[in-house]
Order: sequence, then structure tokens, then C-alpha cells
Amino acid sequence: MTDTIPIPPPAERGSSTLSFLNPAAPEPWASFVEQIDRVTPYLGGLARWAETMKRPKRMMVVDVPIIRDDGSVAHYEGYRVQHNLSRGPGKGGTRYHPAVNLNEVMALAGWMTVKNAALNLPYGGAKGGVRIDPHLHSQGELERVTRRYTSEIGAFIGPDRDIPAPDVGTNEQTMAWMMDTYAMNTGVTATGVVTGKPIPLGGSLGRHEATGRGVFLAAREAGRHRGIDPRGARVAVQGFGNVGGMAARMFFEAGSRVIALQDHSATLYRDAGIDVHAALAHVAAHGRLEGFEGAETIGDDDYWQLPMDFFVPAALEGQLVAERARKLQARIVVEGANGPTTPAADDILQERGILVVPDVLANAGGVAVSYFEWVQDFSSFFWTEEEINQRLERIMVGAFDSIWKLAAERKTSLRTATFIVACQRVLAAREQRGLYP
Ligand SMILES: NC(=O)C1=CN([C@@H]2O[C@H](COP(=O)(O)OP(=O)(O)OC[C@H]3O[C@@H](n4cnc5c(N)ncnc54)[C@H](O)[C@@H]3O)[C@@H](O)[C@H]2O)C=CC1
Ligand SMILES: O=C(O)CCC(=O)C(=O)O
Repeated sequence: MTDTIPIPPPAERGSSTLSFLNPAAPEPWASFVEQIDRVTPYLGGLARWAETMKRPKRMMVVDVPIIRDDGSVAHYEGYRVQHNLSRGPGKGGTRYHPAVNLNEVMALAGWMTVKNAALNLPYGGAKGGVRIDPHLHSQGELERVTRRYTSEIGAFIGPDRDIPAPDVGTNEQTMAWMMDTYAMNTGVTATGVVTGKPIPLGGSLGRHEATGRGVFLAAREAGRHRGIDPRGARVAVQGFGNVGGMAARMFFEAGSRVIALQDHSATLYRDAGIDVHAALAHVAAHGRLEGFEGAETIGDDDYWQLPMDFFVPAALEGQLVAERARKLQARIVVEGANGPTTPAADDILQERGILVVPDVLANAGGVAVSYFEWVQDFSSFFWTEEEINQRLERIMVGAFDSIWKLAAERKTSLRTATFIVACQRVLAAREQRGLYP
């Protein structure tokens, strides 16, 4: 496989190219398959079922037409991939981004299968998306896209079938529209059809912060094993949205020096540490880091060579490629994003003694609290934020500890150890369920 991830051109109004037929589309699915190949030798007798992980169970590509504010008709490509349902209903986010394509959603769904099993959540893995740039659309247009998309995939989702949640480019409002559309189409107000909802609609306290909080907890645990205290540690974060913004805030509030931040608009550096609260306020007001005056702007090349203790990639997949892995001066990488490190870069980091806490463990706090939300919706009994955060910490630290021990026993990376735990659970379920004779 190649180690570069080309970004295909945005599919906006008038596009007639289906991205999954485009041979130039990026290949995160190849990274996922390579990760499965790497874990297969550790699976013993279950290895005969390993091919299951390389074949998504069900994939939908749907046309999402809307009437735009100017009266024109536009078509968008939508996807929902249910990668594996052996352990329970599908679960995973919904991405709105101009470069989303089927290959990417397949990989993201596969990583959800692994993540959910690694945390022992009673779910399979799924993911969805619409190939659209949400920044170029009005709220009205986004609502129409969301409602149409939800109707198109409506027969395949449901509280006990497949439960979407937010991801890049979507948020609580998107989930409210999805829930309402599902309710209109089925005649049932089933709040558990999506998670990450607004609190008054059955959302959970702490869900908005959960992924970033979990990233911080994973970093803290990894630091404990490497003798690095977050207090006073030098930290850089890539991506300053839901995940990166909250992770940066948690480090900042724990006394770390957040020396660098990067989003799609700017790369910022301040050796004495950036005031993360001020940066978050700037992004809340302007939608981007560009223009923030509490740090200097640096070049991308300099950013990848800054000396630091923790690096948190929390933007998109394929960011930490081999060339950057050779330069990176971090002691621990904690993957907030899904798939930020290519397999080739992973090998280089390992050779260089840089510890990587993989996405399928480090960013699992979001889906863990989504699970809490789903359970609360079913029981119609809601927990306090303190209860949620305590349970989140318990589940994250428990998973981290057992995966750390397994990695030490089997002499593997944390990524391989996480995949071992997850694939054993998924494939044992597959074997026990059996195939139709
Ligand atoms: N939202 C959630 O609960 C979860 C999200 N994730 C993953 O975390 C990552 C980020 O997701 P969210 O924070 O929800 O998305 P978001 O849309 O809230 O934020 C994305 C951030 O990445 C930045 N970004 C985009 N392209 C970039 C580039 N080329 N270089 C630098 N920065 C760039 C954007 O400016 C923005 O700050 C994704 O990989 C997502 O799949 C993983 C687990 C759960
Ligand atoms: O909260 C969820 O259900 C899924 C979040 C997600 O998409 C992810 O963990 O990548």
C-alpha cells in the first residue's frame, strides 16, 4: 500500500462522479486491512474467521437530493456501513466532510467494531457520512440534507439495529434532526436511535466532552507507565474541534504546557504554553484558530519537529505518515482522531521508541458515553455528570490496564494488543453464533 493519502476533490453541487468508483480515492481501508493482517497470527484457532473483519457486513450508498436555498436541486452522496454486527447493533458516528467516500467510511466502521469490542461494549461497528462541506451550507440546507439522508438509511437504523452519533462536521443539532426524522417516519419517538443528542431530547450529560476526556485519561495512564506527569508536560494537539479542543482543555487544566495547536486554518505555537480557554473562546466566536493572538503562527514543517512529551493528533486519518514519523520529537502519541497514523509510520514510531496509544483505545471515551446515553434512554433514568465521568474513568482505565498487560505479555504494540482483545471477542461471537448450515 502507499503511505500517502491523497484528498479527492470535494463533491459539491453538480458532481456526477461517484467517489467509490474513483481509483484515486484515499485508502484508509487498506490501513485497516493491514492492521487485521498484523493481528491475525495472534488469534490462534479464531484466525480462520479473520476474513470476517475484512468484509463489511452491509454497505449502503444513498443519493441525498435537496432543494437549495436558491431553488436549485443538489445531490450529495451518503453512506452507512455496518462493518460487523456479531456482538450487537451497529454503533458509530456520522461524518459530514467534502472528502468522505465509501473507502473511508468502511475503515471508520471497521475501527468502530474494534473499539467497541476492545471496551467490551455490546455493539458491532458502523459508521456513516455525507460527502458535503457543512461550512458551505445554511442551517436550513443542512437540516434538509440530514433529514433526507436519515430517511434514505432509515430502514437499516434503529435503537436495536444501528445507532448513529456525531463525528467530524456533525453535532448535537444533527442528531436531533436525525432522531426527529426517524420518529416521523416510524411513528415512534425512540430516543435511543442516535446518541450525542441535546440533553432535553434524551442526551447524556458529559457526552460532548467524553472523547476528549477519554483521550486525556489514556494519555495520563500512558504517562504513568513512562514516568511522565501531565502536570508540566509539553503537549501539542492537531485538530481543535470536539475531540482536540476538549483534550487540550483537559491537559491545560491539569497543568500541562500546551505549546502548539493546529486546525485547518492555522498552526500556532507558544513555548510558555497557550491559554487553551482563550483559544476555545476564539474558536467559539470565529469558527477557526486563525486570528488567535495568544500565540505565534509557525510553518507546518516546524510544527512536526517541536520537542514535546505528548502529541495528540485529533483531526483526520492519514496525518502521521512515515516522513512525519521520522521527524516527530514526541515521547507519547495519543490518537484522538481515527486512523491518524499509517502502518508504515506506526513501525517507525515503534522503532524510535515513541509510545503510541491507538485510536481504538484512546478515543473510545466518546462511544463509551454514547453507550451510557443509550442505556439511560432505554431505562428513562438519567445519571448525574459525576456518575458519568466516574464510569467513563473506570471503563477507560480498566481497558487501558488490561491492554497494557497483554502488550507486555505478548511483546506487542498497544495497537496490536487492542486488536487482539477486540478480534478475539468479535470472532468468538462469530464462531459461537455459527453459520447457517
Ligand atoms: N466526535 C467524537 O465523539 C469522536 C471523534 N473521533 C475522531 O476525532 C477526529 C476529530 O473529530 P471531531 O473533533 O469530532 O471533529 P470536529 O469537526 O469537531 O473537529 C475537527 C478538527 O480538525 C481540524 N482539521 C481538519 N482538517 C485538518 C487538517 N488537515 N489539519 C489540521 N487540522 C484539521 C478542524 O479544523 C477541526 O478543528 C476524527 O478523526 C473523528 O473521527 C473519534 C471518536 C469520537
Ligand atoms: O459515539 C459513538 O457512537 C461513535 C463515536 C465515533 O464515531 C467514534 O468513536 O469514532
